[in-house]
This record gives sequence, structure tokens and C-alpha cells, in this order.
Amino acid sequence: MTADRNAGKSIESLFPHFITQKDLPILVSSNDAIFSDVDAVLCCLPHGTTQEIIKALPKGLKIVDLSADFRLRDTSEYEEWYGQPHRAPDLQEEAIYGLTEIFREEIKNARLVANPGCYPTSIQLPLVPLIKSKLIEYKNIIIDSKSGASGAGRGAKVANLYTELTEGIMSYGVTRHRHVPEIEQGLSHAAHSKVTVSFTPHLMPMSRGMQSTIYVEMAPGVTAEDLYQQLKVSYEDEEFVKLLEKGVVPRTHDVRGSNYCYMNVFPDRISGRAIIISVIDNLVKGASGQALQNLNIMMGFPENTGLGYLPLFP
Ligand SMILES: NC(=O)C1=CN([C@@H]2O[C@H](COP(=O)(O)OP(=O)(O)OC[C@H]3O[C@@H](n4cnc5c(N)ncnc54)[C@H](OP(=O)(O)O)[C@@H]3O)[C@@H](O)[C@H]2O)C=CC1
Ligand SMILES: CC(=O)N[C@@H](CCC(=O)OP(=O)(O)O)C(=O)O
Repeated sequence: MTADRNAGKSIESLFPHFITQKDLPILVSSNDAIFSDVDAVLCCLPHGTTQEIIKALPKGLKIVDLSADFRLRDTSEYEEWYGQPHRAPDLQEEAIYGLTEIFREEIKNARLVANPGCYPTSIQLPLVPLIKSKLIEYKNIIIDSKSGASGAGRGAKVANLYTELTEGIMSYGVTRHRHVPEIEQGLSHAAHSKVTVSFTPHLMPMSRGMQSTIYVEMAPGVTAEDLYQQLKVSYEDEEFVKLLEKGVVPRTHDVRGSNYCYMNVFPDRISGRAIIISVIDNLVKGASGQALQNLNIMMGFPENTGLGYLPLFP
């Protein structure tokens, strides 16, 4: 386990909730880490710091990168949205996008997996099967997403202070959030055609959890029942993605602390339109849980190793 500012400290001193776990290592700087006995790495660094570090790792290591550094196939898009040139285009070529339920076969043989962002996970899981089956139009997709404050990491920002966050809601990244190209890349890949979306994220006064409410126009003659049946077929064998019973509204409380994505489809009052709601825990299916799910697949372990626990309700 590596760290930057906290190199040299014990994990228990920083995160006392781990005190019951035996033989936890002392955190070391990534420069001092010894990789000879290591099979795989989960890389959880801020965007932009990861490319150089992964480039320097031994070639045989399997890697799941949680940052955005390898998510965009087009490196010029990375430069446009992340404000710096891509420093490992060769590695980008081999990176597999780790939206597990959609790219499981590719992940099996991958060496480097780019773990998806939290918003793109909550949005693509319901939309990809509906787009692949041509049940919804590729235009006029409107996405309203809400995230708990932990989505911003632990770095102190004024907007994340308790006093700024509590009893309020704040839109941010309006008209331009860096997850838009990631979402459009995934949906366009499913459509074999360019898909564009309107996307606005919101910061909510909660520590974790994410909801995406998605407004779609259905293809001619298609009903919300057709969308429901398609999602049922797509996910009936999936352990971590669940379509709720008809009419039941997905809530962040129902997936809190778990690797589940719950979703449902509702007919809009306006004919020809439907409303899709999906929820995840941004820190689990939106980050560490999906990363572990991917690593399990890459290593040939049961996919739910370390993930088989119930959500923490309420
Ligand atoms: N929070 C979320 O909901 C999501 C996060 N992610 C991704 O997960 C990863 C981790 O996110 P999160 O935990 O929220 O981020 P944080 O900002 O809370 O943590 C990042 C950690 O990276 C360490 N670090 C920074 N620079 C270096 C370096 N040069 N060498 C070694 N360690 C370094 C820091 O360690 P130290 O404290 O010792 O300085 C810090 O603890 C990121 O890649 C993020 O993009 C993905 C999806 C959702
Ligand atoms: C609340 C909040 O600030 N959320 C983060 C997204 C977190 C995440 O999933 O994604 P990355 O892995 O791409 O960092 C944001 O909007 O930038």
C-alpha cells in the first residue's frame, strides 16, 4: 500500500476502522514500493499523476486504474477535457474500459483496465442495453445526476465543507463536465453512431451515494414496458445490477456501502418518453467495488470475492 503525504504511517493511524485487520503494512511512497512479489495493482491516484507512475511499473503487473487517465480512447479528447497532454498513449492503446457487465470478456484478458467514473457507471449501465437494442433515440437524452460529497475525494474544497453543503443542493460542471466525453464514448460505441447527451451533475448533502435520473425519447412504437423487459433480459443473470419490481423507485439508501446498481424504468406522462432512474454507491460500484470486481475477473477469482455484503440500510 502506497501513499504520498502519508508515506511512513500505519494504515490504522489514518483509518482506525481497519484496526481489527491483522498484518496491515506500513504505507510506503510509490517510489520505494517493491513490486517483485506483487501480481496486481489497484492505482487510486488523482487524474494526471497516474500515466507516468504506471509507465514505470514492471510490465507483467495487472493494473486497474481508478483515475480517468486511461478512460478516453482518443488521447486528444483527454487533452481537451483534462487540460494536459496524454503522457502514455501506448498504454492507452491497450487499456480496456472497465464497465464490468458490458466489457467482461475483454476484461478477462486485459493487463490494464481503466475503471469508469462514478457518473458514467450509473448512466451507462441502464442506457447501453437500451441503445444496443435500438429501443431509444440517440438524441434528446437528458441526464440529471446527484452525488454525495465523497465523490470529490478527501481534498478540502470550500464547496465540500459541511457548512456549505448541508441543507442545500448545488449544480456544478453545468454544460461542461469532464465525464461527458466518457459517457458519450460508451453510448456511441453501443450505438455504432455518435450519441450526444445533456448532463448536469449535482452535489448533495450526503456523504455517499449517487442517483442518475435519465429522460429518454423512445424509438417509434416502443413503450416503457419494452425498455423494462430489455433491462430484465440484459441483467437477469448479473449479481450486481438489479432491475427493481415495476413501480419501485430506486433509492441511494438501498445500495449504500454495496457494489449494487439498482435501476427502474417509468413511462413519462408525455407520450413517447420514459424516465430511467439508477442508483449506486459512488465509492463502491462507482469506484473501489467495480475496481475489485474487475481485478477478480482479471485474476480468475470468483467475481464477487470481497464484495458479497448487503447494503447498509438505512
Ligand atoms: N471518490 C469517488 O467517488 C471516486 C473516485 N475515483 C477515483 O479513485 C481514485 C481515488 O479517489 P479518492 O480516494 O476519492 O481520492 P483522494 O484525493 O481522496 O485520494 C487520493 C490519494 O492519492 C494519494 N496520492 C496523491 N498523489 C500521489 C502520488 N504521487 N503518489 C502516491 N500517492 C499519491 C494521496 O495520498 P496521501 O494522502 O498520502 O497524500 C491521496 O490519499 C482517483 O483516481 C479517483 O479518480 C473514481 C470514481 C469515484
Ligand atoms: C462530487 C464530485 O466532485 N464528483 C467528481 C466525480 C467523481 C468520480 O467518479 O469520478 P472520477 O473517478 O472521474 O474522479 C466530479 O464531479 O469530478
